[in-house]
Amino acid sequence: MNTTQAFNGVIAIDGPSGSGKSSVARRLATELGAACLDTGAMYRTATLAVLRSGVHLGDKQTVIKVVETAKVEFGTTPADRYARLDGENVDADIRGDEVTANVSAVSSIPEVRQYLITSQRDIIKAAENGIVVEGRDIGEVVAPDADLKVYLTADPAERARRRSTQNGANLAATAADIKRRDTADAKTTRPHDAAPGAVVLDTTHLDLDQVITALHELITRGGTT
Ligand SMILES: Nc1ncnc2c1ncn2[C@@H]1O[C@H](COP(=O)(O)OP(=O)(O)OP(=O)(O)O)[C@@H](O)[C@H]1O
Ligand SMILES: Nc1ccn([C@H]2C[C@H](O)[C@@H](COP(=O)(O)O)O2)c(=O)n1
Repeated sequence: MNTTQAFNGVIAIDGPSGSGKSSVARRLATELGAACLDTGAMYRTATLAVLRSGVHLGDKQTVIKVVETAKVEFGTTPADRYARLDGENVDADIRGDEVTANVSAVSSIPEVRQYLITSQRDIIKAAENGIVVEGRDIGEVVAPDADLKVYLTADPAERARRRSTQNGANLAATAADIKRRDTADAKTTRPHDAAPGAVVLDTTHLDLDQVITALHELITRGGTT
């Protein structure tokens, strides 16, 4: 394991589904003594709030109202990340099939994005010991002035293999689901492109330790390739 580096800034990690953003962000934040923010969990919790409200997804104005009034909380300590809705821990529910199938529709609504982006910026501003933020639009939209921007990717077959190993799901179905979500998300964000100024890290042939080592080297060098 790497020794903790002195770090007090913002690291933006973007990339497509299953590229390793969450695992990498959590471990890097732990090693840096920083916070970490999973913005996908925020879109997922908003989606769960909408599904639980019973509102039709096509009723955009009501969907927006539900998202803006939902009582949500997000833990940003790497060892204690959580998402809460109305005081209830919803970590498992937000990663279930129903939320996964509907999250791209909710996250495509501009007002929902604007509301959550404002929350994300508030959380980043409040982080006192640095923060690693991961998602799809962090380096380009949420935190374009981040100290280090990384675009984490891996080829689709490898991303599907990792995801199906993680959750035991059928490999072909997992690959199809990843493709479907990347395609849907591409209408809103740019999961297939690096943000301007981002370092591209293709992890297809790297294990988690090697990715973390590469990121520590980037931090030491100030983000240059
Ligand atoms: N470099 C790597 N080598 C091998 N396995 C990895 C690597 N990076 C991540 N993984 C594994 O791949 C799986 C998916 O990773 P993770 O959930 O971090 O991806 P993600 O980009 O956050 O996905 P999503 O956007 O769908 O939430 C996890 O089981 C994780 O442990
Ligand atoms: N910054 C972000 C983060 C996430 N989303 C959307 C797109 C994803 O399909 C969904 C769930 O994210 P995941 O948990 O898979 O990382 O949320 C987004 O639009 N912008």
